[in-house]
Amino acid sequence: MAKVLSGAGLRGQVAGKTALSTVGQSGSGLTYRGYDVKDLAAKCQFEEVAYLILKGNLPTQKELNAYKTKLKGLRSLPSALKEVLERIPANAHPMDVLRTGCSMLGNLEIEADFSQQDQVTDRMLACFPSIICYWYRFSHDGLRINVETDDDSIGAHFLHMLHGEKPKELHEQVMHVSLILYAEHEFNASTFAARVCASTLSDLHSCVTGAIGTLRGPLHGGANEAAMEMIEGFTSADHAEKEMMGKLERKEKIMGFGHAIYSESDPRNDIIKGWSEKLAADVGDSVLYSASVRCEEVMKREKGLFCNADFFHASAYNFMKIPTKLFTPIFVMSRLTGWAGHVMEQRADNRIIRPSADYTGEELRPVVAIENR
Ligand SMILES: CC(=O)SCCNC(=O)CCNC(=O)[C@H](O)C(C)(C)COP(=O)(O)OP(=O)(O)OC[C@H]1O[C@@H](n2cnc3c(N)ncnc32)[C@H](O)[C@@H]1OP(=O)(O)O
Ligand SMILES: O=C([O-])CC(=O)C(=O)O
Repeated sequence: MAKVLSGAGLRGQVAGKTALSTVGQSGSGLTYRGYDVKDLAAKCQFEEVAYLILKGNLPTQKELNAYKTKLKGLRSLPSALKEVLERIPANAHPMDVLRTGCSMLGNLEIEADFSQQDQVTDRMLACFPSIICYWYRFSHDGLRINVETDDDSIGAHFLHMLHGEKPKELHEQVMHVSLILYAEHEFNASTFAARVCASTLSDLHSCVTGAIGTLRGPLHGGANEAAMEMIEGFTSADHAEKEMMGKLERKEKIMGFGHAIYSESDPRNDIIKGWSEKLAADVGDSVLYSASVRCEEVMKREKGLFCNADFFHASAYNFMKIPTKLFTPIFVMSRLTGWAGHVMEQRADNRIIRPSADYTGEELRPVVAIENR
């Protein structure tokens, strides 16, 4: 059953067309260009899905190899960008670092015209992990890392730079799945922000910079970090239940639950939950995963609410020793494909996005001279 969509927040209003994805059409489904996300997450690497979103079809092996080779060659950072990153303090939020990094890249490698949009997108896809990790390792460990690794995938490149060693196969596999699940989601807030920016015929870096800022909030991408901050305080499943009941009594919002469009479940949850369980077994966890499962049960029982994509991402990333504040930047590394795909769609059939507002202010009144106010 589809969710009843009406009310504030433009809910239920059709604001444009897309051939990129469908969300919640049967109450819980998600497709990218006609493929079920479950199918894609089970059978594909992230780079295949990025190719699908950006170019319209799944690549052949030869096309995938060429695409990966191209992306590998675009991992470096200009020295002016490194200098900027080195000036950002360790206590900055990595989403702000990425927003600045993207914006600075747009100054150094300008999208001069729309014919460059594919190249600009590939460059961002390849070097965003470098931006995050270069800043993180410099500000936290005092290291100027090499960002041009020979890792086969974007996920492995990221984990290698973050931890200073090549990731194990299981972790690379989880990164493929995670990046696939986060890649695209129709007219969510950050994508819509990107499309609004694109509709003014602005450049791709500006569209993505605005989208990063929009994804950052805890009601959107920031929920994976907020969920982690909550669950890391739980010492057992029973403790999680007690704390959750208290939060619900105090009418607190629980991050990582609920969705603007899905009514029954978020199809991405089962998939990442399964991988979180595997990772829990791999690291010998006996608390975080079971506490997370209890949170899910309590929310279903008490509020009829289900986990969205963000909730089990928290424990999964934690098991891979990814610092919590890097969770949402990983979302960016992936959603970049959706944002860019939407910017390209908007440009191909554009009219400036400019809705109207119901006026609720004062009636017309004269300006009183300043000495008489
Ligand atoms: C990848 C992503 O961006 S997924 C979303 C990530 N965001 C979060 O996890 C943040 C927590 N969740 C939320 O804030 C909301 O569920 C949103 C922002 C995702 C969707 O918002 P809406 O579409 O306005 O929610 P919806 O209309 O379904 O809310 C229905 C009721 O459930 C409540 N509710 C919804 N989600 C939650 C939650 N996580 N915790 C507690 N109550 C909730 C709402 O407050 C509302 O109650 P009300 O009618 O008394 O005001
Ligand atoms: O669609 C939404 O509103 C939020 C979401 O799940 C996403 O962007 O992945």
